[in-house]
Amino acid sequence: MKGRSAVDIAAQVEIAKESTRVWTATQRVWEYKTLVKLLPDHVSRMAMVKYLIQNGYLILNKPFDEDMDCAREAPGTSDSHTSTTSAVATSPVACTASSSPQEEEETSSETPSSDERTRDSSRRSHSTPTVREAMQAGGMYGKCPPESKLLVGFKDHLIGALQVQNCQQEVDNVSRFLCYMQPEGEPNLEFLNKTTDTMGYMKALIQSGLSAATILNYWKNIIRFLEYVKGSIDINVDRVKIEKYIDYLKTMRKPVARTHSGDVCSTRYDRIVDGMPTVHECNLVLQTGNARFLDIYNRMAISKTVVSPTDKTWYRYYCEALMMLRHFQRPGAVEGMTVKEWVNRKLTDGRYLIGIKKHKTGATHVATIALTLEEEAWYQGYYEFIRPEFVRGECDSFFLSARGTKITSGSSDLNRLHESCGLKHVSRTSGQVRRAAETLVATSFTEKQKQNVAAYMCHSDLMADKHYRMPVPSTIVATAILLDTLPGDCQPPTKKQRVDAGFSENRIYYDRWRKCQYADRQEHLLSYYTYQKPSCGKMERLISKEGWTSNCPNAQDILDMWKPAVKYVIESDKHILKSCSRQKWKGLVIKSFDGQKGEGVVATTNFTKGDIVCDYHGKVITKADGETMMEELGNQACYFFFFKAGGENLCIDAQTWPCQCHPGLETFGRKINHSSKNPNIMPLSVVLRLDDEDVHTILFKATRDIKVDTELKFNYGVNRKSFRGEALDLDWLDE
Ligand SMILES: C[S@@+](CC[C@H](N)C(=O)[O-])C[C@H]1O[C@@H](n2cnc3c(N)ncnc32)[C@H](O)[C@@H]1O
Repeated sequence: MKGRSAVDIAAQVEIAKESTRVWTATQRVWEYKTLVKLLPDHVSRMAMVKYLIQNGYLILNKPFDEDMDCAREAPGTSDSHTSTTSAVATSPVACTASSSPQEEEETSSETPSSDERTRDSSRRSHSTPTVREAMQAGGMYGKCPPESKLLVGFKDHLIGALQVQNCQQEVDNVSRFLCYMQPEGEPNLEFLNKTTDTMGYMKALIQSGLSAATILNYWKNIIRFLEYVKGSIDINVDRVKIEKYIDYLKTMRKPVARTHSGDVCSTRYDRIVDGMPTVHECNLVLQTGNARFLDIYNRMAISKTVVSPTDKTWYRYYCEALMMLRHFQRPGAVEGMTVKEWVNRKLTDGRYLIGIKKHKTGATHVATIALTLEEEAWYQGYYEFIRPEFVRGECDSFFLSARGTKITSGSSDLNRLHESCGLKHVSRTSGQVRRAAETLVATSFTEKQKQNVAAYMCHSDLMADKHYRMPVPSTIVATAILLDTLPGDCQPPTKKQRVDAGFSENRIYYDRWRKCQYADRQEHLLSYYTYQKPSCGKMERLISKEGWTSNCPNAQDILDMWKPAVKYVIESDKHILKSCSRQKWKGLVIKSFDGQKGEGVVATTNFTKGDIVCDYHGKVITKADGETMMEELGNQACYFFFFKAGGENLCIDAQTWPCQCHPGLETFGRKINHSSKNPNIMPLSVVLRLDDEDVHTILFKATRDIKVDTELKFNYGVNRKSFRGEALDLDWLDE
């Protein structure tokens, strides 16, 4: 401007000011989408966004601030990735944010490694917030809309064709991949042409700090998705191209697989160097807590004295720990065991065998434990004296929390047990004892024995494929006995320990049996007098009629125990009406017995004399119709209840099962067995208003107090001479 006039200079200054105003107003503002187009590589784009912001630029619709923080925290990432292919970006608009990958990872049933140890450590590393944030920043956090055709089809394929019920994690992983490759619109298969971007995706996963195991899992899911696409007749795609792409993915994952093997090796190395706890060390808590455990058992089950709530919960922890540390079960099996499974335990070759269907592992077989007779008595102690006090609703789990719900974490309970035994610093997990046992098994057992151990420990399907054969009960018991030989101090207590803990030498089972017999005899005598208290003389005569020579109850004791039956106004009792209408009765379970007896009904809670226990559910028909149906059945077991009500001869047909009103539900009444000598319930005929209808109903009322684990029985009212002598061969009618 040298030599120009002052007016010219002033005019130029005005032009420059205006230009700056326009530039500031328009050129300092960037739309994030434009950056996505110009810089498809996520990490580079984030670095650019950071740079622009630092220099005073405005970026509209940029990702969340926390993502930007992550980009700032990831040094050296801006120049590590470049891509020259078509736009791939993550738009927060097109993708739905998922829950944290860590949470989902924990529910995943699919993992790339059969090695549980690696899996655990990968989850831990995955759970750090930095990983999650880095995934967000790297654009791997978004997901495609779940209703997308490709995703819906893939999910149906997993559930329908491959029978993977728990597949949401896998679908989500694929969804994240598709969203990364194509952030906007309905996902399609365009990514098959974008191998460079695919490489970018792998790099971004690595940059996020995910473990090699987790990255391999992503890759496995994507390959399975592509295989679904390749085989789908509804999707029009070049199948050769898919195959090439899959080959490319497989090549790309090789270095990650190598890293993964390295991770596994270094974990194993650490274990060798640092030492692995032995079975004995893992069992330390059982040894330390043994005296207290036996003391509680003794007070509760033998002396029948009061036990504090704290002791009761502690006793439960110990029982859970026995399953994990002595029987090498996963916490999932402890959490999943039900009352039905407990009452259906079978005595096989001197051990009690329990099968657990729900054990939270991917394995398809039943978890089994074979308890020694002593352990069975301990568990029965829990079941009989502790569990009933915690029962609130209809929860059928064997181990109940103080709130009456299913226990949520066997591992936490194990930690608490360690803590209460002063062993917090050497707290051991179920995984550690399993590993310690496996290591010993590997060195000292035969191949066949190893297979049986794999089955006993309920390995994942991956391991089970290698080792599992459907075990027969005697093999399970033999395996449990074999596992007892592993070094470790968790053997049943010695005679001295038992005596020190208050048990009488070796007579524990005999004493227990005699106590049960005495209690049964008392109950039996009481059941003769439901409403009226008898005189002492009457009771003495009744006792002498029984002809018992020893363990004979005292008449006065029985009279002291007598109490009148609870009186209900049954017809207006909401609980009874609801239970009849829904066919949901609390405190009962169906148990299968040995021999011809078949199934029966057993109490899982204590009932008081006079309680209504359940009904005999079925369709009310006439006596004549019932008899005709019965004749047609010949010698088969019948499920009819004949009765008289209001001058009518009626019958409840429970033969036609399941009933129309409760399809798929097993009802209790029809499963109750007969006893003429020792019944504990009796039928009552009432008319109840059920679902706006008056219905003739048979209810069963307790004729005496019924303890947990007692079978319900009523007198069928027939004997061997009934039916014109046709029942002469039915021995069970004499019972
Ligand atoms: C109404 S069903 C009872 C449920 C039956 N146990 C089941 O498994 O379905 C009657 C049949 O059970 C069997 N049963 C009933 N009481 C029994 C007893 N005390 N001992 C052995 N079997 C009995 C007889 O076979 C009878 O025909």
